[in-house]
Amino acid sequence: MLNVRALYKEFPNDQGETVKAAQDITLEVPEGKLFTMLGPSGCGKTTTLRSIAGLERPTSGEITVDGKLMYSSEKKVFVQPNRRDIGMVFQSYAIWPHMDVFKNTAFPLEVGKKKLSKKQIEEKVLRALHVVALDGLESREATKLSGGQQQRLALARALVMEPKLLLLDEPLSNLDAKLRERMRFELKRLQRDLGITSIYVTHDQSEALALSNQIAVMNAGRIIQIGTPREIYEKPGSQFVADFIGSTNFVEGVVESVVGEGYILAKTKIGLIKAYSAQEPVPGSKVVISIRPENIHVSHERPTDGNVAEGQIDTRIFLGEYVDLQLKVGESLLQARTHPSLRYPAGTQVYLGMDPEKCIALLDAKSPPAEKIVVSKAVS
Ligand SMILES: Nc1ncnc2c1ncn2[C@@H]1O[C@H](COP(=O)(O)OP(=O)(O)OP(=O)(O)O)[C@@H](O)[C@H]1O
Repeated sequence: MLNVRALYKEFPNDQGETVKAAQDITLEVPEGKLFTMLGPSGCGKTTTLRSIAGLERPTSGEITVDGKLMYSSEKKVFVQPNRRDIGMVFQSYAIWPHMDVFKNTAFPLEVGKKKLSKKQIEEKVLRALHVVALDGLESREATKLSGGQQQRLALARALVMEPKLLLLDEPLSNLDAKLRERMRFELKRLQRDLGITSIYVTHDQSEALALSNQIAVMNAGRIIQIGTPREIYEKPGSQFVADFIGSTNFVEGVVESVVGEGYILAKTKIGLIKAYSAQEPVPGSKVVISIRPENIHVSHERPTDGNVAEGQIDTRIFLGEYVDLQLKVGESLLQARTHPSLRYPAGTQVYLGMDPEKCIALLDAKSPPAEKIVVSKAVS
C-alpha cells in the first residue's frame, strides 16, 4: 500500500552545515496495517512522515501510495500534499478554538476539492464523530472538550475525508499518562475496525509495542531494525535496539564456540552462557549478551536446564505488580523482575536460571556505527 524507497532528506542548518535528517529510508506498509517509526528525538521520524505527506520535499528517493507515484527524484514527480489523499493528526491537535465540534470536523470537507451538499457533509461529519465516540457533542465548543476528546476530534477531522493513508505524529504525547494508556486501546480498536493503513510516529516504546503491526526503530536518520513488536522486543538485532526498547542487562563475553542452530557459547563474568545469535561469529569475537530482567528466573533450587548462575540478592524493590531484584553475581550486577509472591529478602543466596533462547548475543557497538548526523560544511 505504502512504499518508501531509498528516501533521503538533508537540510542546511544555521551553522551552514548539512544535516542528513533521513538516510536511505526504505519501508513497505501493507493495506490496513499500522506501521510505527520509533526512535529518540532527532532521529528523522517526523522528516520521513512529512515527506510521505508531501509537506517536505525529499532530496532523493521514491514514495508510492496505493500504486500511485507521489514522489520520485528520478522521474521528477512531486504530488502536492492536498492531492495525496492522506489524513494527518499531529501532537498539537490544531483544532479551531472558535468553532464547535461539528464545524471543526466539517471544515476539511468545506474547503476540499469536491463540492458536497450540506446533507452529504452532515452525514460524513456525523459518521466520523460516531467513529471516535463524540456523537452528541456536535455543538460543543472545541475548547470545552477534555484533552482526550480534543485528540479524538483531531482524529475525526482526519478521518472525515476518508483518506487512503492516515499519518499520526505523536498524537498522544500531550495527554496525561492514564488517558494516554486508554487512548492507546481506542486508537488500536479504531484503526483495526476501520482497516485504515496508518503510519505512527512516537518516541514512546510502550506505545509502539502496544499499537503496531510493525515497528521501524530509527536512529541518526536511519532505520536500524524493522519487525513486529515481538520480534523487536525478543530478538533485537543490536545493542541500540535492545537498550531503547524495554530494559535489559548487558553481559559482555567472548565467543567460545558456535553450537549450531543459531546458538553460541560465550565465556562471561557470570559463567559460560549459551545464547541465541542471529549472526555466526567466529570464536574469539567479543559479544554482548542481552538478557531482559523478566527472563532471569530466581530460585532457591538449582534449575535443571538452561544457563545457570549463582548470586546474591543485593537490593529488592517492591513495585506492586512485580518485585525488581538487583543480583550480585561475582563482580557483576544483574536486574531481575519477579512475581511479588517471591519474598526472598536481600542477602539471600539464589540461583539464576536463563533460557538460552532469551539470551541474545549481539555483536555491534552500543551505538550503531552510523556516521555523525552532521557530516559536512556547506561550501559558501
Ligand atoms: N527544517 C529543518 N531545518 C533544519 N534541520 C532540520 C529541519 N527539520 C528537521 N531538521 C533536523 O533533522 C533531524 C531529524 O529531525 P526530525 O524532526 O525528523 O526528528 P524526529 O525523530 O521527528 O525528532 P522529534 O521526536 O524530536 O520530533 C534533526 O537533527 C533536526 O534538527
